Amino acid sequence: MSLPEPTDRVPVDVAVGLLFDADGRFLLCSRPQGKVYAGYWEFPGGKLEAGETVEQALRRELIEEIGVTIGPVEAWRVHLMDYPHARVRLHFCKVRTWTGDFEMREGQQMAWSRLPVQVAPVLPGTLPVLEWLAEEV
Ligand SMILES: Nc1nc2c([nH]c(=O)n2[C@H]2C[C@H](O)[C@@H](COP(=O)(O)OP(=O)(O)OP(=O)(O)O)O2)c(=O)[nH]1
Repeated sequence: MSLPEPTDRVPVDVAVGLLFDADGRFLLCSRPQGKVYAGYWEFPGGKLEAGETVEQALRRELIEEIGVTIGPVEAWRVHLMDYPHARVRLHFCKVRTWTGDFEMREGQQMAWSRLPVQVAPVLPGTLPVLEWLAEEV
């Protein structure tokens, strides 16, 4: 019996939010202790639960993780990433409005960022996003 190839693994869908403030900065958060890649920087978000759309998952995750209720969600890019721990399908969405005060409910750090970002290390599955953003300006 052979081990499954990485491409045989069923991807886990993940909703990810790029929150932009009025100055065009975007929010990065550090991954909490206890998760894979703890301390790495990423955009806030998380895995879809059964029956959820990307938008529903993103709304739920951002309330749970950073304490804000987001406004309109603009689907932007989808990116497949193979990690040793999982194969993930990342649904990156842009968000420009929200209500509530930021509260890092899992003990994360937050950083309003511009390119080139000043935080490190950045999660491998998040790095391409920084390149796409650089191409947009
Ligand atoms: N939130 C987020 N996840 C990312 C990004 N880039 C990237 O590769 N990922 C990966 C890391 C993880 O394998 C996966 C997200 O899963 P997670 O474990 O953080 O999600 P979750 O909050 O639902 O966690 P849990 O309920 O399982 O504790 O997506 C990103 O920019 N933001």
